Amino acid sequence: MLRISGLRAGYGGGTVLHDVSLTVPAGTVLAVVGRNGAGKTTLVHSVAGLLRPSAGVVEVCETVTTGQPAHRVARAGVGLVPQGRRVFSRLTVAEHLRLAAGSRPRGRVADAARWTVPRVLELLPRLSARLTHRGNQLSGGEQQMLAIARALLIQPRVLLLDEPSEGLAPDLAARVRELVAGLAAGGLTVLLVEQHLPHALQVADRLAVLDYGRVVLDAPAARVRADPTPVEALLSVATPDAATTPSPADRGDAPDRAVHH
Ligand SMILES: Nc1ncnc2c1ncn2[C@@H]1O[C@H](COP(=O)(O)OP(=O)(O)OP(=O)(O)O)[C@@H](O)[C@H]1O
Repeated sequence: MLRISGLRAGYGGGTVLHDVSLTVPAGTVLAVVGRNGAGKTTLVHSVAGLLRPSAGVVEVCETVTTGQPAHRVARAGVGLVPQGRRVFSRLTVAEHLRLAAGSRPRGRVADAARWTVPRVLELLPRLSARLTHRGNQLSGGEQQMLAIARALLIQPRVLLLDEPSEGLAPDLAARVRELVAGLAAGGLTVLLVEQHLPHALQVADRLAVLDYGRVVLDAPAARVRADPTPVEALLSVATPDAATTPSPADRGDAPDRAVHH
């Protein structure tokens, strides 16, 4: 399980996340949605240890990881599938997998439950045919599968995925959502950042909306599926172009009103 309490984080003295509290029980998917710049990646980086929060607590299965560097957070069981995949262009698929498998923490995961390279390739068969290809020779979908494989090989208890469908063809994006749902069904705790509300709702057990760094809605996905209108209003889905997103001054206190509609 992942518990985030009162998290505050930002850059260079400026605050982006304000008092963010979210809980993700084991075996469930929390989808985090929000407009461009709402703070979704900042949240993921704060949990993953890539950004040091200025206040609050992050707990991974009862272990407090707040403020620890990324390698320690990974060792505590947090796998990250970063925005933009971040695979190494010069390394082959096999080299990526070997590196990730070599850095896996020992002793925490029972052998039967351990992610090994063969088990990961069974889950992601597309990668098997690409083992000798370098990162820059892979399609976007293959890079995404590799990023997921790499995260699984650190034996995560919590998996963070930052817009894994970004830039993928619809069938591949659907495959990624299927994978995420399957991993949660297998017991993983999943925090999924997703831009597209209908896609988030397909896979989420719970949905949180971030707006200007605050959680303005945190609800069971089933409830949002039954009436997505307030969340659509919060996300301004009719104006996907960031340039048309209203400024805080234009919006007044719209997020709170929208939540309670
Ligand atoms: N390294 C950084 N230094 C300074 N400000 C940053 C940095 N990274 C992000 N920000 C700012 O923090 C705010 C939140 O950005 P963040 O990337 O977390 O949003 P996001 O919700 O993930 O957006 P997107 O949907 O566009 O990925 C934005 O105003 C952004 O400009």
